[in-house]
Amino acid sequence: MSLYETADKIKSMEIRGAGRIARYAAQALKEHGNGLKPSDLNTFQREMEKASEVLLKTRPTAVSLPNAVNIVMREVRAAGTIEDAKEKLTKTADSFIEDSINSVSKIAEFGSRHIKDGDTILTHCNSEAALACIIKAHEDGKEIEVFATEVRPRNQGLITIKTLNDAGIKTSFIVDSAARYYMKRVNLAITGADAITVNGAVVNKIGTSQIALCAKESRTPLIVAAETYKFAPKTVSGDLIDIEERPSSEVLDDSILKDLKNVRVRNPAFDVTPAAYIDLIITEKGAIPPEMAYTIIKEYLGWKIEEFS
Ligand SMILES: O=P(O)(O)OC[C@H]1O[C@H](OP(=O)(O)O)[C@H](O)[C@@H]1O
Repeated sequence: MSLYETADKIKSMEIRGAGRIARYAAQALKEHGNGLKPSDLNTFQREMEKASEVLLKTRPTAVSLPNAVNIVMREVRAAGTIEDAKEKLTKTADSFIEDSINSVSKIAEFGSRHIKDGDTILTHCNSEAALACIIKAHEDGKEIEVFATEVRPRNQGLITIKTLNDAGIKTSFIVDSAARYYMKRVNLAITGADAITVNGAVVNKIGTSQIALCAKESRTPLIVAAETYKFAPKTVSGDLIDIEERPSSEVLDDSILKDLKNVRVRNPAFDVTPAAYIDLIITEKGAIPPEMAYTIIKEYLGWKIEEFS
């Protein structure tokens, strides 16, 4: 698949989920770079910067995408020859993809420790990291039940219930607005993350913050499962996470909307849940309170402070 095909598929959400987007971006950069026949190193680096821009423009919120691109491009920028650049590009992209997959397994291991026998868990959207924790707990023999939301307008909940069904986990499928109704029966909520800011706020699928609010109201703990590359370095210097607003046609058919002259459809894909609503973030380095987000960005992502701005 060409870099442009990957970019199109990320934009249309055929490739979706913060972790998958990051892995596909790393793979696309690797294949694109190895296919280039540049005359000199500068030309190669310039072409790779252009390719990065194409990927970065696809979806603005999941910080896993710019983090993956930066991890790979740091090596390309630092290379001394074209051969060196291509070698480093291949090595870094491959190791990013491998680390990403291993991180999800580690998160599953750490996250499942927070799931008890008899738990009823609510999950929102379709998060590979969150589902990995739930499936691991089930594989460890814990008797659990899951409530999974529909996730309008893109219905990612359908992917979630299929995965849970195939894993043999008892699941109830509910509309998004039924989350508060069922929260009293739920004793743990687990979601993924698209971005985590320096102050521990979690940006995730629209509706997550409403779920967090009702979880807090009913004293149900909320756990977020997220790899360290979902922490947003630029929030250290005050940048806000850009919340993607997707086309109105995802929510309401254009044929209906065209007659409603005073109506505008709003379709934000994500919302922000403040740290105060989150009990724990499970990363591949271990479980941390959201207040430790800065440490993750500084110690584990390995960005130098100048790269934050
Ligand atoms: O990386 P994993 O845990 O799979 O997913 C993390 C998050 O990415 C998804 O975004 P979208 O559906 O691509 O908009 C969801 O918001 C999900 O919670």
